[in-house]
Amino acid sequence: MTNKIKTDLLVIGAGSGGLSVAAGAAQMGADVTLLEGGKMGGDCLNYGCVPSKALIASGKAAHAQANASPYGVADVVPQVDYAKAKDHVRDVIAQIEPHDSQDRFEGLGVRVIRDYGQFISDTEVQAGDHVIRARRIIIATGSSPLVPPIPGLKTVPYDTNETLFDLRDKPDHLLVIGGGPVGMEMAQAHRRLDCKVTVIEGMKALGKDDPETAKVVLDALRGEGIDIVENASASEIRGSHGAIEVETKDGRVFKGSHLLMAVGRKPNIDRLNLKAAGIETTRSGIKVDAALKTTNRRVYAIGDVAGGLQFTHVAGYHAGIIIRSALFGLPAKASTAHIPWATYTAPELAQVGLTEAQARDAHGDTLEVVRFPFAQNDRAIAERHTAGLIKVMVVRGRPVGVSIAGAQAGELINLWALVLANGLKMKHVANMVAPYPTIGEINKRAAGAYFSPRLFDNPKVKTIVGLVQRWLP
Ligand SMILES: Cc1cc2nc3c(=O)[nH]c(=O)nc-3n(C[C@H](O)[C@H](O)[C@H](O)COP(=O)(O)OP(=O)(O)OC[C@H]3O[C@@H](n4cnc5c(N)ncnc54)[C@H](O)[C@@H]3O)c2cc1C
Ligand SMILES: NC(=O)c1ccc[n+]([C@@H]2O[C@H](COP(=O)([O-])OP(=O)(O)OC[C@H]3O[C@@H](n4cnc5c(N)ncnc54)[C@H](O)[C@@H]3O)[C@@H](O)[C@H]2O)c1
Repeated sequence: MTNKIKTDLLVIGAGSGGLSVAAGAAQMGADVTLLEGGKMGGDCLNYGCVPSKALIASGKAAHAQANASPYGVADVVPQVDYAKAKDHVRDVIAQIEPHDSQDRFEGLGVRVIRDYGQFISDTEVQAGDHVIRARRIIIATGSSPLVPPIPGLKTVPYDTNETLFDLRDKPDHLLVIGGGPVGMEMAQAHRRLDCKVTVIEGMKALGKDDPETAKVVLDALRGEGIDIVENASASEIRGSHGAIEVETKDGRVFKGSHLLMAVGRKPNIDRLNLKAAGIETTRSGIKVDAALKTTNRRVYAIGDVAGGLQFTHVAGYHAGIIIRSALFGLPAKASTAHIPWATYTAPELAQVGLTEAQARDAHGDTLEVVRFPFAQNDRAIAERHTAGLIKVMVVRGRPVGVSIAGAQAGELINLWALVLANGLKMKHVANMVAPYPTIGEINKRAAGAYFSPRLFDNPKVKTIVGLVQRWLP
């Protein structure tokens, strides 16, 4: 028998975006229904951010043991237990899981239905035996690993981010197809956990980032023994468990024991029957306007399925935008100019706003680029993390983009995310007093690098100082 439900807000998908909408809307008094066909918490908790950062932490622990001698502590060969590293990953997920759980959301007053939803009309969604009619519907169904039709791929065993964290036998030699953030983070974690690793990248590894800062990371990863092959598009795959071969378009063949596919994402739209609701799609996901509304004015799409930047914090940001609009009827537009991202390799790679090339295109000769190297930061020297730099793209005193490669780049970018989000200027960063010795001083030194030539190489300043000194008692 069909169970008919009427609700203010129907959220489809209980991942980063959907959970943020559901929690916010329920706590503000809306009647909220939440559908989840898979695991509560979505990709980020179960197959993405959380397990990847946990495995990176295992790699970091092993790397520290193997590289302690520069600090006066003997190097040891780390005894890596790959299965136990995966236990650590499970345990980290388990610690975070309650926050995203059905229990917690029911406690907040959300009606949680554990089934996949599909549109049956422009205002109704069916999930199992339930037919839900909603005033507003939010599609937050995320994305899945893209598995391209490379000849032979179907015949060999391979992993994606959805299976990798369940793998318990340590790969002897991991082949990674795709040198984006998934590929590079997992390549380094595995290398540090004593696997041979080859990354096969069709174009440029870390190609969405600034090439100068990306190079710092790629050099470091190569220095750790990861073979990163660029301009090498995988065109054929063959072999069997433990003996896999990837052939690239130029005829090179790479051999390994395991294969990780990390060539991007596809939006989760197949199950939704979008046509029934008049919702259009593009190549990258559901078509949305600046307010994240789909072509059905009662339906929004947020997070990965909306086809823009694919990050947990973007899904959370989208949630805030549509809560304003769906609950309060206030105008709200999503923007990308102030959205940061970070890749958690060591050194880390972070970006907010425009890269140098984008800023040059947008601002031409008015652009000034200031740089400051980690090698001149005392804390970085003390900790022997001197590889890296910060670049700030400045137009008439206002930063329009920041690229950082180096230790804690993901933390350092926070300040610039604040600066860009609020239209602050370089003088505001220069006014800040940063505690010594912190890596964060790099941010202030970048502002210093902007003002130094104006102050120190400026004949006017010299004349004024000369005059004032003559008059001072
Ligand atoms: C390996 C990896 C590492 C990552 N690391 C980071 C990181 O460090 N930082 C970062 O910001 N981002 C990271 N990301 C990206 C991040 O995971 C995603 O951007 C984020 O999870 C997107 O949130 P979402 O709400 O759009 O989708 P999801 O979190 O994927 O949630 C969508 C949910 O919808 C459910 N669903 C799908 N279809 C239906 C349906 N028809 N009915 C009901 N439910 C449905 C799914 O089961 C899923 O639970 C990483 C991604 C990967 C793959
Ligand atoms: N730290 C983070 O925030 C983090 C970490 C992981 C993932 N993510 C998110 O997940 C998204 C997906 O990551 P991803 O790394 O899977 O995708 P991606 O699109 O960023 O990178 C995929 C790479 O695969 C390459 N490629 C495609 N087909 C190929 C082929 N046949 N042979 C060789 N190379 C090929 C592409 O040139 C590209 O460089 C990211 O864009 C990001 O939004 C974020």
